[in-house]
Amino acid sequence: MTTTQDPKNQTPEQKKLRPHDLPSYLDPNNIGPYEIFLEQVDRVTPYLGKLAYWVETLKRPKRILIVDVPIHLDDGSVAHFEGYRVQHNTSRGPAKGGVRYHQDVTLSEVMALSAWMTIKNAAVNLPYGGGKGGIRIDPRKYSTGELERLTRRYTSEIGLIIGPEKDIPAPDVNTNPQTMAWMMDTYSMNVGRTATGVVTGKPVSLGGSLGRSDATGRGVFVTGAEAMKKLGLPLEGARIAVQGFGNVGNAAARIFFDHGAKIVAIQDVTGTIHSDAGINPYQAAEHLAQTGKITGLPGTEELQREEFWTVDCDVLIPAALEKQITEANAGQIKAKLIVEGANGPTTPQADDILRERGITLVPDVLANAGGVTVSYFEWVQDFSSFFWTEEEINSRLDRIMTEAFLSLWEVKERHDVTLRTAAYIVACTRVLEARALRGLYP
Ligand SMILES: NC(=O)C1=CN([C@@H]2O[C@H](COP(=O)(O)OP(=O)(O)OC[C@H]3O[C@@H](n4cnc5c(N)ncnc54)[C@H](OP(=O)(O)O)[C@@H]3O)[C@@H](O)[C@H]2O)C=CC1
Ligand SMILES: O=C(O)CCC(=O)C(=O)O
Repeated sequence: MTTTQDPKNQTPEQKKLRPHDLPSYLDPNNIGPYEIFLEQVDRVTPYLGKLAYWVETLKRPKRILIVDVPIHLDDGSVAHFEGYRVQHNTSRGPAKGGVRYHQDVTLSEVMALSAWMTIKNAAVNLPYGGGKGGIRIDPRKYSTGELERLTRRYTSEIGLIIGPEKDIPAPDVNTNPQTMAWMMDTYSMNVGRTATGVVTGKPVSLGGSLGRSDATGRGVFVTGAEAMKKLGLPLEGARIAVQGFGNVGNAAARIFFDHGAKIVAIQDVTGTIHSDAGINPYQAAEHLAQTGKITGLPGTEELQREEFWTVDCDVLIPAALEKQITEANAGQIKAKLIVEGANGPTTPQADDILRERGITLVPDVLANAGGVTVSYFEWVQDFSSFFWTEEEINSRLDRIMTEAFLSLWEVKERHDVTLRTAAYIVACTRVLEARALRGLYP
């Protein structure tokens, strides 16, 4: 148990204490990605005024479900996988956030990802709390049939806590519109009605939204381009390096390229390619689809993995996984601007180095919020059964992302903090105001 009191009334002894006792289910010697989130909350607490009284509520997820997901493999044997759904906070609305399939998924990672969703949804003022799910599996090793059985069993197991008004999953790493179609179908069969609004990121023919597939990359572009204006960096000819060439990295690279920027490096799991003359991301995607790897694209040279961070570029877009920009490489980055397509790619220590070096960073909770913003549009469209044109979706998305960027930039300037701390100030204030108004009793 932990108790909180107004920080102003704390004794010097109390102030010295670590402000959060860890939940017992996390190993204090190896907390994992959730530690990054806890540190980010500690950094914002001094800016929360009286609302700091409620800050412990951000440090503890509201609800955690760990499920066993057994499936029949194609060879007739049975395999068991570990699945999670974490609802970090629901003070401002239903939980919302993606589902990740990856061999390195852990409870700590899903807790961190769900917490970042709370901050992201509040930072762009969507009427949601934060949630996230994951299954510890390397999906590349399993057939489509096995992945369908896995998804359906997982959906049934977490069916206890998801629903269009409770918690709405969506795609994340290694999940896609087909995964969402299976989730929607399984949930619908279990509740006895077609419930399109239970997940977003569905195929357009099943209640999905136009514009969702490129929305995260588009938001990375919109916020990145706004930051470039602030820094006086011209878009035309700007040199961009992208880590991760999946849903987010690919779309961001294409949209920057379409606006005259030059993609000088791309890295994915299979390797790193570089070209001073510029890489055509459409050709890179075609090459990846044909050969299964990014390397070997004509006109590019292959770099060692770590060399990616030292590439001469104006804008760096990490769009893969957490903890990529660390103390080890933050000092070598040449970019003037980093736009976080991925969730949690930069450690707090690397944040400090980048700030000292004068490198501007558009944080994940703002930069990659385009995806959940169009997910919100999809959910609204499903509820009203009235679907918008792609132009309407893109123009509403651009407006929300631009306004969020400009208002957070103003907070950053006013408090002389990083854009990440500015986003946390605004988001935590919104979440804790809701918490304080609702009180503790149901
Ligand atoms: N999809 C969405 O709408 C949103 C996603 N995000 C975040 O964006 C990030 C990427 O997600 P998304 O694009 O959907 O996922 P995808 O599965 O579509 O793509 C992930 C990409 O990252 C690459 N990758 C994985 N590990 C590494 C690594 N260690 N080094 C270099 N590249 C790596 C993968 O390479 P390979 O293909 O070779 O495995 C792939 O290109 C995640 O952090 C996710 O949480 C954030 C907001 C919304
Ligand atoms: O579209 C959504 O609901 C969530 C996407 C997501 O998982 C994220 O923003 O990290």
